[in-house]
Amino acid sequence: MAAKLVFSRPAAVTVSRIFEVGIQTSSFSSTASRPAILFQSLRHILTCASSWGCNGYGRYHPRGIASSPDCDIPDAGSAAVALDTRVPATVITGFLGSGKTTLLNRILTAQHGKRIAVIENEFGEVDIDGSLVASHSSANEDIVMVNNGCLCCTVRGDLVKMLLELVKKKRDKFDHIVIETTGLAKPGPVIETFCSDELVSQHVKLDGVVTLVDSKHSMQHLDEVKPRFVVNEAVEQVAYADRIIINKIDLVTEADLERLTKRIRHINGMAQIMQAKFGAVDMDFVLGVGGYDLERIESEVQINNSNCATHQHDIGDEHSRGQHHDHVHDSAVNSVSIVSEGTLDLDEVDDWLERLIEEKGEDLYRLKGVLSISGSDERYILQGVHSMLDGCPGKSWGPDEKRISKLVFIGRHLDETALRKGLNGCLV
Ligand SMILES: Nc1nc2c(ncn2[C@@H]2O[C@H](COP(=O)(O)OP(=O)(O)OP(=O)(O)O)[C@@H](O)[C@H]2O)c(=O)[nH]1
Repeated sequence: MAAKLVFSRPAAVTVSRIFEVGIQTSSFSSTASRPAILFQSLRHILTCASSWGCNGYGRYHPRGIASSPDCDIPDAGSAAVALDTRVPATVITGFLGSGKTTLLNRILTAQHGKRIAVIENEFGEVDIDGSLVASHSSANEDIVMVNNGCLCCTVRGDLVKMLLELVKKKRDKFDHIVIETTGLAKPGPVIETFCSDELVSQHVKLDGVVTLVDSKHSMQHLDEVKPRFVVNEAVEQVAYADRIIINKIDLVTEADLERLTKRIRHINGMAQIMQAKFGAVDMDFVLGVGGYDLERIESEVQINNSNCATHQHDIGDEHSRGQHHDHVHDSAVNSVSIVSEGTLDLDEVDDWLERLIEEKGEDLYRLKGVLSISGSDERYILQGVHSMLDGCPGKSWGPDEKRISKLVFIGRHLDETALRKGLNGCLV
């Protein structure tokens, strides 16, 4: 079943084994550079999206191009616009030993009715996890690909090739792609692959980032102080997550769990969290998450405001009043939620967001929000990853409904006061 392939690649990365799917990959592209700022003005999105519906990525344009009246997209009546046939992809991340492979094996053996293609990414020449998964994987249609090297740095070009090859040659053989990253991977560049690579975003949509957290050891990794300019991978993995599984709860006490949950919530106030032993969670929690679906943003923002036991940001709380409250732990990466009552001027919001992503795009990991725009009866739904923003009109406001804008940011060195001031400055 397995084909062996030898790649010419940097020293630490030598052999790749590919199961079932043979992909010829010979060159590697470095992904050190960030994509250019891709900003589409809200006014443009509002005008276009209302005529062709929310169907996700592939419509980021530099502001200049965005003023094109025909919106530079397929015509509103075409089936491609109405139906999103892209294959969903889940990224599993988490620190070394946190339980990623254990979860992956559950996904491959559970009865969820989905045929799964797996892209696995490990360091080192001997691919232990790959063999594990292969032996567990009973269904013939499971496709397992293994690639040595770190997806987040040297081989993002390979990820693009693998994804495209999969959809080109095997699209009818699977319903969902799962990518297991190495424990030391930074998820940011992997996520950006789905948003910024035009071909990938045409065929594959990021369903969600699932982060495994080892209850026993993760606190020490999260608290580890890194040298300047060195990223703490454990923190990043939590920050980018749509779903967080606090795993190995059999190894810790309730008090440990509570402390860890608070710490995680401080970093990421958006993600849904679940505790587990040996990655045993409901498959709905990890597959079909729709973490980047604009249609789900509003409920996500609300779910997380109401579910957040340790870091509430409801309207009228200390954050919205601009006061400080006890944070569990000081960290460069954290979540900030801001709410603002009233309606916002579209052009002001446009300018503010454009400035924000120009200045802070690198540090802005995730952004989700619901905005109340002056002159519009509909909510405006927004989401972003670094300098890429996506948005569309949402549900209409009720006649007596209070118009409240709500934005949640996750990022490094976020200035909560400045963010609040920025949003409030857009009020009419
Ligand atoms: N006690 C306990 N052990 C667990 C649990 N989940 C996983 N393990 C064990 O932890 C070890 C590491 O699990 P893996 O699933 O390989 O973790 P991983 O994140 O894929 O590890 P790396 O690939 O090294 O990053 C294995 O021995 C698992 O059986 C759990 O909930 N409780």
